[in-house]
Amino acid sequence: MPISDRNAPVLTAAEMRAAEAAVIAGGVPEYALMQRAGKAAAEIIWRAGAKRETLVLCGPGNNGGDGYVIAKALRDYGVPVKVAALADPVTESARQARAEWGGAVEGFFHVETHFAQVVDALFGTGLTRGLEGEVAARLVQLVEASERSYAIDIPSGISTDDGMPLSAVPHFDLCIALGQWKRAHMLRPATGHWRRKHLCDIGIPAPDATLFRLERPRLSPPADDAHKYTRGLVAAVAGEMPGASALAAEAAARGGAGYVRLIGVQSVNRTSHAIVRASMKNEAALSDPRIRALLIGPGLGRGEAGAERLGQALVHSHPVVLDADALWHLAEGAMAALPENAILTPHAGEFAQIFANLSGLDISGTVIELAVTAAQSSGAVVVLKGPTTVVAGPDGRAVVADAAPSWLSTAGTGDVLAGLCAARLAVTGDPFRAAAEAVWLHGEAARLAGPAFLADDLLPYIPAAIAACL
Ligand SMILES: NC(=O)C1=CN([C@@H]2O[C@H](COP(=O)(O)OP(=O)(O)OC[C@H]3O[C@@H](n4cnc5c(N)ncnc54)[C@H](O)[C@@H]3O)[C@@H](O)[C@H]2O)[C@@H](O)CC1
Ligand SMILES: Nc1ncnc2c1ncn2[C@@H]1O[C@H](COP(=O)(O)OP(=O)(O)O)[C@@H](O)[C@H]1O
Ligand SMILES: [K+]
Repeated sequence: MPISDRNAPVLTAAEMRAAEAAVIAGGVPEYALMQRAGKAAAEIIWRAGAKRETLVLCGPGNNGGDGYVIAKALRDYGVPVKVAALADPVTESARQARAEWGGAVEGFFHVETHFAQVVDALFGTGLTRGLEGEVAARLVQLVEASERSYAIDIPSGISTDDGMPLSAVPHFDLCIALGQWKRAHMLRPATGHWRRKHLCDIGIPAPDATLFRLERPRLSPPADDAHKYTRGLVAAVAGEMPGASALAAEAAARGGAGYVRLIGVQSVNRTSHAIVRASMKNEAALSDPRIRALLIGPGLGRGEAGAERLGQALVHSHPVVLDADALWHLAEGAMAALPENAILTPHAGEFAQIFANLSGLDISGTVIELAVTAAQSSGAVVVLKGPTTVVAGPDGRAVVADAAPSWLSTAGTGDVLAGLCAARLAVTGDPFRAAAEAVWLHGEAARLAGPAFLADDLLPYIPAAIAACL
């Protein structure tokens, strides 16, 4: 079940084949799907490249079949087109598409090298191994010699399910995904092989997917009769480095919480006056039943004092966001104390530290498998942060965020994300939804902040990020 109807599914090659088979079983011939796919891709290429001379490279399978349909459609638009084939078609649909193209088909190695545009329809989701060395080298040569290049469905040589290149893969201007997003469209290093990507809807509904692309969430303003507690009270516990918890607390306040209480810090320069401070000695500040989300970890410290604070904070079983040093203590054995409705926000290093220590857990695969396995084994929502961030729930659902600006790779942005997770948890009461909303707001605030920002600079952009979701 998607978290919202805006979240498009992200499929494996097998899931894509099953989705296609279901449509074919429903009475739509495979060749009709190929026509839709090729025509949709050709329209995009024509819009981008107008009447530039185009070389379409066709492989033996249905990806090559798409290529012949594209070539014919471009010719119908009046574009000068040449086709070069690596091998003859081996599927019925591809043979039919080649027959309908009806024009000349040149040899892959013999066609001239310089074209304004190159379309790669050699291999798609049916790739089973890397391209032979000279084939890959020729593809790179043709693409690099062109002014514009398009990968049909997936760049040839990229493995659909993990985004890994199995042979040398060139860089394309546009990757045109067919039917549904596949995992490689979201995962590094594949995502570094195109400047832009576009999904063509060809009428293939997704099966019951468990992985979705993170899209802009829909948020609601506070209810007419809201007050600060109904909007959500976040309690943030500070530690050795109070600046980090202050950053997180302020992000929580701007992220939609009605009330943010920062516990265990005496003085922090430049923290908003709206954030209420309380002492760790004030028992009621932590046990307050109105707390809807507890946030602990940023700046907590890895020593005894930090461990003690974490223990004190978890006693009350509030829904919790655990980040940074709290995750470090978790890896040291505090996992069993996790309350329900917990969100863990590790980066790759913290992730390895926590989950490598859990015996019997197979942590291998892409960031998607890692996050899903960790969520299932811990019972918490896991936000595996990085250039591609994955939010996974214990029920096996996951969303993948593929488009956050790399300017986020600066100290303190994780604290801001933790604060946003706490705010959304307090507002929604749903840790999976909260984490997904927080990751999107974080990325959007970064987009709005522009280049070379400090983590603090994200804070004033959070309201604008929220405004984009109302
Ligand atoms: N799934 C769908 O809904 C649709 C898929 N279509 C297209 O069909 C593609 C998948 O088609 P196929 O399953 O026929 O697979 P491909 O066209 O990706 O390639 C499979 C063929 O290439 C061979 N092969 C695989 N790796 C090779 C290598 N490294 N060197 C040489 N030969 C290799 C295989 O033995 C097989 O013959 C999609 O990527 C998409 O472009 C579209 O035509 C229409 C709709
Ligand atoms: N190259 C990148 N592209 C996009 N987002 C990134 C990149 N590098 C880091 N981020 C994001 O920046 C944040 C960094 O968090 P973290 O590693 O905890 O830093 P800190 O502990 O300094 O706050 C995470 O949300 C992560 O997803
Ligand atoms: K391709």
